[in-house]
Amino acid sequence: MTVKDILDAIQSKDATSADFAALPLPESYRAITVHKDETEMFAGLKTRDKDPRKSIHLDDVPVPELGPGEALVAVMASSVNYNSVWTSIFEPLSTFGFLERYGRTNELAKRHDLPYHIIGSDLAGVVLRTGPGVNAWKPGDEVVAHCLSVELESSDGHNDTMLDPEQRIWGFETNFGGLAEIALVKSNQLMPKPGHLSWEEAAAPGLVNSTAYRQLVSRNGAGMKQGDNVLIWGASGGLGSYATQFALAGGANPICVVSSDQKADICRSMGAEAIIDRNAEGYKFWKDETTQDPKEWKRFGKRIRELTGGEDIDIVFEHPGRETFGASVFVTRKGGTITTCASTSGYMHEYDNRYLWMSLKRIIGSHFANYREAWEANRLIAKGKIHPTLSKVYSLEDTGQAAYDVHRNLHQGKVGVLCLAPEEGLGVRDEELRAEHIDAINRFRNI
Ligand SMILES: C/C=C/C(=O)SCCNC(=O)CCNC(=O)[C@H](O)C(C)(C)COP(=O)(O)OP(=O)(O)OC[C@H]1O[C@@H](n2cnc3c(N)ncnc32)[C@H](O)[C@@H]1OP(=O)(O)O
Ligand SMILES: NC(=O)C1=CN([C@@H]2O[C@H](COP(=O)(O)OP(=O)(O)OC[C@H]3O[C@@H](n4cnc5c(N)ncnc54)[C@H](OP(=O)(O)O)[C@@H]3O)[C@@H](O)[C@H]2O)C=CC1
Repeated sequence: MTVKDILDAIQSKDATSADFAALPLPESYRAITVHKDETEMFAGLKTRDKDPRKSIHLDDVPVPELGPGEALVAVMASSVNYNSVWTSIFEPLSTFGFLERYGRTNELAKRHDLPYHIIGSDLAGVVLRTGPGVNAWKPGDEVVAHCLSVELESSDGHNDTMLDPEQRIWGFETNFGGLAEIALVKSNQLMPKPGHLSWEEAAAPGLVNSTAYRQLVSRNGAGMKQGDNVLIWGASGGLGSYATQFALAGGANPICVVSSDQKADICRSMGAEAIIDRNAEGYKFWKDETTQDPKEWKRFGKRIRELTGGEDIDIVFEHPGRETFGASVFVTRKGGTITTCASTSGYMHEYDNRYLWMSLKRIIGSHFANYREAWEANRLIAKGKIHPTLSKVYSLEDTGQAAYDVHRNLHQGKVGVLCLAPEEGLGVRDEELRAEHIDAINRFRNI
């Protein structure tokens, strides 16, 4: 038995759940990994020079044991998230520490503590096996998986599952991630695959769409409302391309920051009108490595006022971090909100606190999405209200290059990876809904 037999079953039109359940599991499968004995390979290099193509491997690995409440999924497609870039350059720390820590929690979790880390936090595919106690899903179900792994044994996470003390991001802080032919997830991560999308389109939004939903829309994040001026950094990138859609769909006014004409055009084609090309306008918020330039914050704020008819920002959708955070705090209006989920350019932020407290602004930390938020975000994709922003698709063999593109900011929107799917465009079940939204679905393709 090989993964080829699994693929044949998925592609045959008449395989039943019983057929999938009867398929023997293969002994091994191909997976994208980083290796524990290579975590020092980039020591001494600048972040920019750490090359994911050198650290990312395609290995044959054994199928992990299936535990209670879990599912093994045949992965048709996955996508590259920035967390896989972090893993592959071993910054800000090696993810093997997460696997070791998880492995110490209980006997079954020991499976995760291996000398290789199978990475990836998105998937679209087909359920192969479910563990004891799983009733909602069965072999043959077409699914996507969100990346929230929680134990929920502590009451801390019972109102908001992101607050579970054992909260982990699957494929980053756990092993057996989605950039592989088979993945292991907790069954509560599973959600129905949107029928109007191909495998690679369905695999693209998961992580970033859910994150943007919590950070911007949910009451746990900024709680955006109609008419809000929302400053979106990297508005055509992974997170930003969904934040821009949420702002537009929710009646807000996105002020999109991008770094090229091409990216400005993409934002315009999504329906945004207020766009700032940070490259063309040459903002330099830092005079040198340790000194910011408040005059540049002011110039940036003036430009925003030009675009909004004199208004300031209600919500900043932050993730670049150190480079932009001082400016983000400054341009926010009195009583406004800066919501942050990342620090791509550096996590030791500096801002002038007078502009925060005197103007009663708030900074909100946000991370992925709870179970319900991830479900709601997927529901919006399934209904064709929010669309995937897939630009380019790579083969599993070329995942290193895909991660390199994202690391070097050479990509647009989301970058997909075909795992078991032999080609793009497969897996569409609802042609009618697809036809209705085909332009929006293809907006980011091949640019
Ligand atoms: C969905 C996608 C998401 C993304 O892409 S996000 C971007 C990628 N992710 C990242 O860059 C984050 C990577 N993770 C990290 O950098 C680290 O993971 C953290 C900084 C988040 C946490 O670091 P750690 O060292 O794991 O934290 P500790 O183990 O919780 O704390 C260290 C020690 O400090 C003690 N401590 C914690 N809080 C307190 C407190 N309030 N008062 C006193 N001590 C405290 C702990 O107990 C522990 O101690 P003891 O070392 O002895 O075990
Ligand atoms: N906590 C969480 O749950 C999550 C955190 N993240 C984190 O968020 C960050 C962004 O992820 P994602 O959107 O997928 O990544 P992408 O690289 O796809 O997009 C980020 C965009 O930000 C812009 N950008 C990058 N650096 C800077 C800078 N120095 N100044 C201003 N703009 C910048 C770029 O757009 P342009 O060049 O056009 O301006 C880039 O396209 C990563 O660090 C990631 O790890 C992501 C998802 C979830």
